[in-house]
Amino acid sequence: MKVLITGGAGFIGSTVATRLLQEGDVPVLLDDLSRGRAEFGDPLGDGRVLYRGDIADEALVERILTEHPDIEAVVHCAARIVVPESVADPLTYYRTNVAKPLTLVRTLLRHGVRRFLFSSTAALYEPGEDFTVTEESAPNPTNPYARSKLMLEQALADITAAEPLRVLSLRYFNPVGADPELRTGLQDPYPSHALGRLIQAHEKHEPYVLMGTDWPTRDGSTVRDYIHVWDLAEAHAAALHRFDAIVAEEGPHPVINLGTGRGTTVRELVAAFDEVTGGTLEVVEAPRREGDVIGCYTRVDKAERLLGWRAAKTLREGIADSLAWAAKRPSVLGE
Ligand SMILES: NC(=O)c1ccc[n+]([C@@H]2O[C@H](COP(=O)([O-])OP(=O)(O)OC[C@H]3O[C@@H](n4cnc5c(N)ncnc54)[C@H](O)[C@@H]3O)[C@@H](O)[C@H]2O)c1
Ligand SMILES: O=c1ccn([C@@H]2O[C@H](COP(=O)(O)OP(=O)(O)O[C@H]3O[C@H](CO)[C@@H](O)[C@H](O)[C@H]3O)[C@@H](O)[C@H]2O)c(=O)[nH]1
Repeated sequence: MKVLITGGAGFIGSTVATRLLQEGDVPVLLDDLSRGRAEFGDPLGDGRVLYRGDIADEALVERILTEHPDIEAVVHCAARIVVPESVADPLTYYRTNVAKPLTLVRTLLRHGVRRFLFSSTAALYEPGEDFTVTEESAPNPTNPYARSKLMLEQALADITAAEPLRVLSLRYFNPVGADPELRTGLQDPYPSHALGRLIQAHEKHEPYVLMGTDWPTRDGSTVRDYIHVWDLAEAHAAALHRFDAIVAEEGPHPVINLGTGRGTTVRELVAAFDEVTGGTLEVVEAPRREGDVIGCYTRVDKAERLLGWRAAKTLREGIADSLAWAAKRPSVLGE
């Protein structure tokens, strides 16, 4: 299957491309390189093709679809993804994450492309009492980034009712790790998320700042569902290959959570990190991060039933692959 991946030069899109190539599919990438890296495109030399440009550039998307008339599906990863940035600049977030994808969808419909996989987020959930969520849990996004993702899901659902478009919204939990062969990974050397900060503390021999120790959880720190990005990419391959069967069974806009089904607290993440490195990070306790949430993990029944997939890699593998990528990243990105 030939698949257009928007945001295909970013962390998740590039990993999905690699996984699809491994499964015999052909990825065509579209990325404006605002955050993505050209090194995650054609230089990998494995057959992926990168077009540089904006998803809302109708002439460019028309050209891609004309040059690749056999594109059968789109994986839509392109977005702005940083929560605090979305609070400071909501206009850019709603334009990039809602308005531009709608222009893209219009162009796709004109060309008869009807299968659309949407990278949505677990950040839109309000967790239940026991921290678990299902696809039926009530959304309650608390920042412009998460709201923009929910808005696009809702717009796409409306569009599927009126047009031949079919959409699978995949709500990702917290991706960690890298392509195990280290061709791609996170572009940012020191991302602000929990594992990024752990790696930074480890490399710089600095203490790790644990933000929030008074949450009503088993150890006072927040809970997340950390999923290896290679497992996440495998779920995309399964979703593409089963797409028609899934919409035949579920309707034109199914939603599927992609997580491991396991909740991990920040303290547990630190302990797993120490196990992998064989060291003991110094931890400094600090107040809650502004706007933080207690967090959740997902039930995996629906993903298992519809995709025939479940996450296989452990958190320790995710941590080890993130560390290995952090060491290799500068040489891959020519820095
Ligand atoms: N990483 C996470 O923690 C996480 C969690 C849940 C959901 N997601 C979703 O997964 C998707 C991919 O995230 P990621 O972590 O790979 O982020 P990323 O920033 O690495 O990738 C996004 C890519 O989109 C590109 N892009 C942005 N605007 C564009 C535009 N207008 N036209 C063309 N390309 C554009 C960027 O250059 C970048 O390469 C996003 O939609 C994000 O919301 C990510
Ligand atoms: O140095 C740090 C960094 C984080 N945390 C805590 O670790 C937890 C997890 O934080 P993080 O890794 O940033 O995960 P999320 O808060 O779930 O946010 C990430 O995951 C979301 C959904 O998966 C994305 O939407 C966000 O953009 C991305 O930052 C939070 O309680 C943080 O307060 C610390 O204690 N110290």
